[in-house]
Amino acid sequence: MVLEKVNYPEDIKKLTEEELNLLADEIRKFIISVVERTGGHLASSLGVVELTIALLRVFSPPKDEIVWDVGHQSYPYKILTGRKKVFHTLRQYGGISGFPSIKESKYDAFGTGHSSTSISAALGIKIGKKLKGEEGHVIAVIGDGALTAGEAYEGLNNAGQLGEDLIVILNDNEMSISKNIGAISNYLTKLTTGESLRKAKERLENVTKKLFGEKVYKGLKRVEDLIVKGLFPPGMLFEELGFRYVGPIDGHDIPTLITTLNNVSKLKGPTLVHVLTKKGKGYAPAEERPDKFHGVSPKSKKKENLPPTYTEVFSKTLIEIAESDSDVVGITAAMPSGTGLDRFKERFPERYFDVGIAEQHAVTFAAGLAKKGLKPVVAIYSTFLQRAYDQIIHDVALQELPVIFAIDRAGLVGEDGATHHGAFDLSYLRIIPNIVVAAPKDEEELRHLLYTAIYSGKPFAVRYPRGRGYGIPIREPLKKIDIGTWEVLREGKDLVILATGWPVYQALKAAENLEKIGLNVTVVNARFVKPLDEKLLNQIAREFKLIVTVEENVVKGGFGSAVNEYLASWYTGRVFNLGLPDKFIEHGNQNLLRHLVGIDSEGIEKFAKDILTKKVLQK
Ligand SMILES: Cc1ncc(C[n+]2csc(CCOP(=O)(O)OP(=O)(O)O)c2C)c(N)n1
Ligand SMILES: CC(=O)[C@@H](O)[C@H](O)COP(=O)(O)O
Ligand SMILES: [Mg+2]
Repeated sequence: MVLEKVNYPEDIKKLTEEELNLLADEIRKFIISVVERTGGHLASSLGVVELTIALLRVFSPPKDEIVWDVGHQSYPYKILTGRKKVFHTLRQYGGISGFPSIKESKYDAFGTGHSSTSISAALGIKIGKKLKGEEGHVIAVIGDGALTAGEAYEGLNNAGQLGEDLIVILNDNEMSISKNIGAISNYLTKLTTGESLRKAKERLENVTKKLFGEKVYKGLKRVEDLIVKGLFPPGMLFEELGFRYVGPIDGHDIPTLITTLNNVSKLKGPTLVHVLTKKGKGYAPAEERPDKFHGVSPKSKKKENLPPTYTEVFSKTLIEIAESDSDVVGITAAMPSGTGLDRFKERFPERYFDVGIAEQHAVTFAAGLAKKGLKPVVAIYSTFLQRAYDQIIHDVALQELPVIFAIDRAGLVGEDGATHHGAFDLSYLRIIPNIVVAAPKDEEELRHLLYTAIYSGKPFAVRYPRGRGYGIPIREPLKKIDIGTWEVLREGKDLVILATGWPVYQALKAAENLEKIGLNVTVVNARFVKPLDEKLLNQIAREFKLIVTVEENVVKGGFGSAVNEYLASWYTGRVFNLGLPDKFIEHGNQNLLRHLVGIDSEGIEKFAKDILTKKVLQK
């Protein structure tokens, strides 16, 4: 077993070429055996085994720094950089992460999990090494899917301009999670099939024959090759961005990879190496279905009659609504299967848009659709929506365009960990004026909230958790829920729990147990985080001394903060908050605007005086 004698990159440098190939097979088998038990990202990691071996043969982390884009494909790298013995703890609580993490290992140059950050980070590390006088190469490994995101171009653009010795390896397997999409993907395919060159040569041949006849044409053959290669150099896009383009090369041929990387390591300036790989390589089921084997759950015996996932309920409900409303359109940022929009695409291909890993574009694209009277539903993970924050504010809420955000994976997602938990959306959304923010207590209420959202005519976010619902029978026809109304689920005089989203049923269960020891608790389904149900909240504040809020979101700025803000001023009478109101402030003289919102000296003085002279009545 070659893997037995390999723990660190330096061990790889001692192996023979034959041992390198044996090592690749052993790593594949090891990854499959562990991921079967732990779950994880299988196909992407299988696709970069040879590339990882070649990288560690040529380069020497941590002196040379390798930044993996997304990082879901870093399992071979982790195994070969000191984590072989703990790899079996992959994604388990207390075990190693499924993504690179600077806290986990000195070999992990940069933490990733969200896509398309590698070039920016690698360039920053490169410039940082230069300014600190540190030696060492910096390499970004980015996939063709990740190359559909804007940040990748921001990095390429700046790197091309700075001209530093940066190596970008484009791992092109023609797959994102699903088949890769977009003009960039088509361009890469042309590069790998030489289509652009072939077409250019055909055009030139025809012109030459017509103009000079067959005889002269033959004489020009040699010149033609030079001209065509000159006019249409492969990788022109990258060359124009200041990168030397190398490739495409076979990403599973270890000797070629090593030779190429060795040569590239001696080149000056930014270089992009285009590597062709097969996602799922070496494991037939994953090669057949790289989309299905992108992320796999731990192998377990199939259970029957499980409740549907929130994703499935969302998908079915959207289709049900779209059946009778041709204005409903679905948008995903490269996550058709994860969001359930793949089923919507099957039913309404002309109303389905996969924009690639481009969340910012997805949101503003949806705003444009809404401007034209469509009902766009952006289906997106909470954590990835973070990338489009300005677009939500600037393009959707400020213009009050009725874009619907179907926010999946809201709350704790489990094994994907900190980079993927939907921990912040209640906080980052509720502070935006003009937007409604809702969270269903179960899958049945998700249906009605989605329906309410689509017909609200407002910017509206409905957030729901990863995983299965409670198996609530879905019988009721779709109905609108009055926006800003909560639901009292049980009454008790001792304390009130205001719960939103997944914790609602947990609060009910807790209340039932508390009743057994004589404590009576009211439980409220606070399904709207914005706007709050102020009528009910006033009543609760009058009738209860003790209020507990619970949410699957950070408390800071979340639902609980909203309740605190509302109650603090009027019911504790201790803290009063002056600041910008919950609306967009129009243009005007800066100091006039400050006066109008009451944060200048006059405003502060008046408010303080009113409080002190009890002019401001507590509700
Ligand atoms: C900002 C962001 N959006 C979406 C995702 C979800 N995601 C994870 S991997 C992936 C596809 C990446 O494709 P590629 O870069 O080609 O890597 P491959 O899996 O093909 O190796 C996507 C969309 C993400 N991690 N980050
Ligand atoms: C690596 C990545 O970002 C995605 O593959 C993500 O892990 C998918 O999450 P779900 O498994 O919740 O769909
Ligand atoms: Mg890919």
